[in-house]
Formats: sequence, C-alpha cells, structure tokens
Amino acid sequence: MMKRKLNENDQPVPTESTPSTAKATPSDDATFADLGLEPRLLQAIASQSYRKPTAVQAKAIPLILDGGCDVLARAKTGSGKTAAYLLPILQSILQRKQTSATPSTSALILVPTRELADQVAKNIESLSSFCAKDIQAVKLSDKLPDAVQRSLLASSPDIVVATPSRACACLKNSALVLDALGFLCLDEADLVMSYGYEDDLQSIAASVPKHTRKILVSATLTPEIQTLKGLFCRNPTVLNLEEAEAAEGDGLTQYVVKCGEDEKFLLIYVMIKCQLIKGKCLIFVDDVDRCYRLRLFFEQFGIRSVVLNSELPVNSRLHVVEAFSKNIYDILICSDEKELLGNEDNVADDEEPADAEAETQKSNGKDSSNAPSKKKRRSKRDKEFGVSRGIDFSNVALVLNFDFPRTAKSYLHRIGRTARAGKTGMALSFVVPKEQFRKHIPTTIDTSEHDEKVLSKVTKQQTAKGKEVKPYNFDMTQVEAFRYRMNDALRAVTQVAIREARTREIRQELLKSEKLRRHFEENPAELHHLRHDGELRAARTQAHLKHVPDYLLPREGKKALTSENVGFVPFKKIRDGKGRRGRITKGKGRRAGGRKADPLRSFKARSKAK
Ligand SMILES: Nc1ncnc2c1ncn2[C@@H]1O[C@H](COP(=O)(O)OP(=O)(O)OP(=O)(O)O)[C@@H](O)[C@H]1O
Repeated sequence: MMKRKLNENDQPVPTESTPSTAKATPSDDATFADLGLEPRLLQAIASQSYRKPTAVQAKAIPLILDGGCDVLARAKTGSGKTAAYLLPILQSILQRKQTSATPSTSALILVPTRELADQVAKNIESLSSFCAKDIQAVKLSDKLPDAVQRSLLASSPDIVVATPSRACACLKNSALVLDALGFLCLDEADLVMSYGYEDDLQSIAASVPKHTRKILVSATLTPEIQTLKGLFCRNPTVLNLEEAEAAEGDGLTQYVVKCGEDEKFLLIYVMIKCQLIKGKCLIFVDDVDRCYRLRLFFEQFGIRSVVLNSELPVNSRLHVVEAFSKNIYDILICSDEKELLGNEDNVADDEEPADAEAETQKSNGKDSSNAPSKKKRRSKRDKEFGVSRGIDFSNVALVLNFDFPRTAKSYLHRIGRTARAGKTGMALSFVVPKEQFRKHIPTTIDTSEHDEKVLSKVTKQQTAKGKEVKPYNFDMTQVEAFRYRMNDALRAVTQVAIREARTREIRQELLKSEKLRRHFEENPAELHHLRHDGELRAARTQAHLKHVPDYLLPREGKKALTSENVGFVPFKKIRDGKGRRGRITKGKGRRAGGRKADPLRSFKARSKAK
C-alpha cells in the first residue's frame, strides 16, 4: 500500500500524489484515499473525523464510482450510508466539471421526510466544504414559495434533495429539469415507498433519462424495495452487508423490562430522578397525547424534556432535532407516528401490525367512540414526518421504548438511533404483560395488549442476527417507596391538561418559528426564548415533587434500586491517547464540547432542576 502522511488524528493528508481515480479493492483496512476519492473530498472527510470507511462505504463507493450498474445497498442503521452514496456522487460531479462548464442537475436525492431532507442537505454541505464553489445543492421544501424554488432551480443546481412529492411538483411545473441527471438516489428507499409516494415515484421514474444510474439505500430489505427495484432499476448490484455486520458486531445492548402500565411511569421517574440514566435519552411513545402525558408527568418532578411529533411546525421540529444533537437537551420524547400512520393507512408493511384486528374494526366503522376524533387528529399531522427513520441524533446513550413499538421493524429502526457509527449505546424497552393490560386505566394504551406478541417477534429477529434482548431487573421493593409520589404526579396530569398542553405548545412553537426567528437571528443572546423545554404549566404543579427526599432512597444508596448500572453507556473513544480535556476544537483553540464552543449554549441556560 502507498505510504501516506497522517495528520494528528491519523487521517490521511491529501497530497498531490493521492490518486484520484485509482480503482480500489475494498478490504477491511481500506482507507478513504484507497477508494480513489479526490483530495478535496478527503480533506472534508478528515474534517469530519472519519478515520476509515465503514463497511458499506468501502463497498459502495468504488462500485458507484466504477460506473455502469445500478446499486441497491442494505446496511444497518447508523452505518454511514449517507456518505456511502454522497461521496461518489460528489466525486463524479467534480470530475464532470473538469470537462464541462454547462450547469446541469446531476443528482436527485429523494428522501421520505423533511427532517431527512434537511439532514442530507447538511451532509452535502459538510462533505463538499472544500469544494463548495464547485458544488451547488438545493433542498426543496414546501415552506418556500413556488417562485423562490423556481429561482433556486433556474441555475440547474448540481444536486437536488427533496421528498418525492416536492420533486414531482417541481417536475410538473417544469422548474426541475432532469435531462442530464446522472444519479437518482432513494434514501430510506422502503420508507419512501410506504409513505404513499407511489404516484409521485411513478411520474419521477417516467421523467428520468435512461442513462441515469439509480441508487437505492435502506436499512431493511422489504417488499417495497422489490417494487422500487422494478420501477427504477436495471438489474442492480445488491450490496447486503449482513455478513460483514455480523462479523463486526455492534455496541448496542438491548434490555427489556416487563412491568405494569403505571409501573412504566414509576420506573422512568426513578431512573431519571435518581440519575440512573447517564447521557442523552430518546424516549419513544405511542402517540402525540402520550408525548404530553409524559412531558407533563416529568414537569411535576422538575424534569425538563422536549417533545417531537408531527403536529409541531416543521421549523420547530428541525430546531429540536438540531438542538438535541448539539446536547442542549438530555431527554427527547418522540411519538413514532409514521409507523402507525403507515399501518392505519393500510400501506404495505413487511409484517402485519400486531393490532391489525383493531385496525380492521376501525376501517369497518366498528371502532369505539374515539375513532372520529383520532381521524380528525390525523389530518392535522404532517405526512412528511418521521423520527425513528434515518435521523442521525448524535450520541444518544439510551433509546427507551416507553411504549413498545407495534412491529419488529419499527423496533429495529428505533434502536438504530443509538450506537451509531461504531459507538456504544443501550436500548431499554417496557413491555406490558398480557395479564397486566388494562389494569391501570388512566395510563393504559390500546397497543400494549400486543406488547408480548411483538416482543416475541423482536426476540426472533434479534436472535437471527446473533443478538440478545436481555431481561432487566429492578429491585421493585426499593422502587415501591416512590409509588405514592408517582401517583400524586399522575393524578395531576389529566386529559384536559394534556389537551391544553398540546394546543399551548403548538401556539408557542408557531410564534417562535415564524414571528421571532428573524429577531433572534439579530439578537442571538436572547436565544433562550427558543428553548423547547420550558414548562407547559398545563397541569397543577406540586413543588415538593421536584426533590427526592433522602428517606425515599434505599439505605444502601441508589445502587440498590437495580443490580446493574442502567444508564451508564460509555462512548467508545474515537481518538486514541487523547483525554476529553486535551481535545481541541480545530481552529478555535477551545475544548470540544466546552460551553464556549457552542453558540447556542452561550446564553444563560436555566439550571436543570433534577
Ligand atoms: N466513516 C465514518 N466514520 C465515522 N463516522 C461516520 C463515518 N461515516 C459516517 N459517519 C457518521 O455516522 C453517523 C451515521 O451516519 P448515517 O446517518 O449516514 O447512517 P445511516 O446508515 O444512513 O443510518 P440510518 O439507517 O439510521 O439512516 C453520522 O453521524 C455520520 O457522520
């Protein structure tokens, strides 16, 4: 192998002699330079601190660069699939620009949600940071007026990122021209299909020139992928990284706690208040109401949390995702509605939802009295919303399935939000045993009836991957001491309070995202108004609940609550031989993660009342 210069992070330093078109034979030790990427891209990769290509990158990059075939890549969540298709696309655009100055759209990247469109656009920005003047990328969004999108597309940007419906709308009004399209990429391909974009995809497929190469990327190979393959691809090369992934193992530990419906609230209260959870925690719940029930419950104890769901304005959602990734908040409560909507809308899924019976009853009009209101509520939700799929929340230590997902596939994607890019993480799931279902009416949810059924599917799925979902044991006799406080708090969180919190938050978020955005751009010091974890005050608050009195704690200390250390999930060190203190942010001379390094942290943050 060619001897390379290394920088302080053991990154290859691009030199004149770095071959830009060398054909790579991907091996386990392949570096990005070996893959034949050009120096400016290597510089951007180094600035992202990527040490070496992930398995999917090592295989997909040379394959896409080689030209010729369409590619269908399946690799696990968090394995770096975005860079696996972006880097060769960027490289081929840079190569084209050496011979032709005519502007044209070379790549169209289709994603299922706005959140993902935003993320892909940011990835393009960072990977093209050393060749920014040669790469023009546009993210289409229905937040922008048509005239603005038209003018953005008028200059034929090299890359367009959009959801299928946006891309289709721009194709129909001739704003988007695909005559010279080199790549059509579908990220989270199965989801793009199951989000009901089928008609849009058909029209896009018909508008794409024959020579365009198609890249389909997904974490799961599902029947939708077969449909897409038929629609877009000519005999694609399929990259399935299953074997490499099994050999490599991963840093995710999975636990399950069997508990009653109200005990979920008891355990989460104890875990957070006794600081058994260390690090950032992503909590999945079943629906929007549940988000606010939990948030108001937390508020009773002075625990700050943020909610993410499809009812919030898109700007707020993007801001929440970004702020959580920047470690501004520790606890994010998400409703994983898209998986539900998929089922409700009877869109193809790889498996029957566990509550298929209930769904059938609903569609036959036999549903209970709350069906119409659910339908009404659904219409307010954003079709292009999704949390468990594709979003790269960085450094999530714990994914907590407060409400167990409805399908094993959904479980797979939820747990994929932690232990990403070679880091470690933990997934902990609450499962309600059948005999405990509907035993505590105020906290019950319909889907819990099938928790055990879905769990057995999940266990099968994980066993097939050589992984284990272990039982997790709390010492319930010790935890019991906290029960009356939990009950006190739960009583305050009424249905009326939840409804009030829901509307209040939308009102507040609309105000923040629309009216005040410009003001805060001009006055960044006042950014704390944009925090999403302020108290909703929709439920009666009880000051005494905010503290944990010593007499509630076991005599042996909080360790007696559980035999294991629930939340402690150390992240693997990426840089060898460098402690946290010694780490310096490039070019700024400050410690990475220090308060001053992050402008959003420079305001006076309210102290966390834990
Ligand atoms: N070679 C690499 N080395 C280290 N980190 C990487 C590398 N490539 C990508 N990453 C980081 O890994 C994280 C996950 O990447 P990405 O979002 O592309 O994963 P994904 O496979 O698309 O996940 P999902 O299936 O959930 O969408 C990102 O934070 C990204 O910056």
